[in-house]
Amino acid sequence: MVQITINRPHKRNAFTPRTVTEMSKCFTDAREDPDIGVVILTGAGTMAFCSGGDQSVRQIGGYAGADGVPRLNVLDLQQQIRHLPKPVIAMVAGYAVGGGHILHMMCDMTISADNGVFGQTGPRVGSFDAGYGVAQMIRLVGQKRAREIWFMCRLYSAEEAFRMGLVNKVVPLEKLEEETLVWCREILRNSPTAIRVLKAALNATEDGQSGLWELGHNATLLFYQSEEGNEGRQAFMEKRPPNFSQFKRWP
Ligand SMILES: CC(C)(COP(=O)(O)OP(=O)(O)OC[C@H]1O[C@@H](n2cnc3c(N)ncnc32)[C@H](O)[C@@H]1OP(=O)(O)O)[C@@H](O)C(=O)NCCC(=O)NCCSC(=O)CCC(=O)c1ccccc1C(=O)O
Repeated sequence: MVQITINRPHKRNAFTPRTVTEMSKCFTDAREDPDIGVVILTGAGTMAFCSGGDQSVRQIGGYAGADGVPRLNVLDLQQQIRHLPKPVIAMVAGYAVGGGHILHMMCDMTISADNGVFGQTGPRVGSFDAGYGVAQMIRLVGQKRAREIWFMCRLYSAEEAFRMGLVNKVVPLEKLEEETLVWCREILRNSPTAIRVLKAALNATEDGQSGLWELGHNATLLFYQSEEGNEGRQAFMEKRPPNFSQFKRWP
């Protein structure tokens, strides 16, 4: 397993375009490394998981980094987490608000400390996420609650978030890491391919063509590991017709 930590505790782990770019690189590394089976996403310190976009670098058109170009690159990161073929667990202590709340919702599971605080603040600061921020929330908490969360910008305790289905488990702050590692190890005991295909299938029920794309990727990956798949390649390389008649047509 690997842990990715948003390390801006002085800003309650608000993200800038650079933070997001660095996080994206970490997720790519986690994906590419065949020895990594689970990713933990968390924030530095105990005050916040993430407080969303850094409002001090927000400009007309998005959030600007050193190059001055406004970006909304956290939206790409959301997709990266959703389609990462390995489970991502949000380990939340303190605030998970605004874009930070959406990041935890994009993770496959969320373990929260008892000091966790959850909610959307966008409409208060002139922002909204009409993509996953709405779609994913509706799936987790239902239409009425989603409207309450977005329209009112209230903040909810970890226990309230648990009851709403936003959080899988609430533990005392001092037990947060220990409990998260227990969950990771339980996942890691299971078949990596089964977990991978299940994540794709759970996504696919809601993702339309991009869900099929993800399931299709898994089907090809499995087929490439089969003798039948290899027969086609082998025959081409040996300049002979493929012999697919040797393979059974299972019911
Ligand atoms: C998180 C708080 C409730 C914590 O309150 P508290 O513990 O009292 O601490 P503070 O004293 O307020 O904060 C300490 C320190 O941190 C600075 N800070 C905190 N949050 C941010 C932030 N988001 N941006 C910039 N700076 C922040 C704060 O100013 C203090 O600094 P000092 O120098 O000491 O003064 C509270 O801090 C709070 O409410 N924070 C703001 C939460 C918020 O509104 N976040 C933005 C929501 S909008 C968003 O995230 C959009 C993101 C995005 O890119 C996007 C774009 C398009 C579509 C979708 C998205 C998406 O949402 O993903």
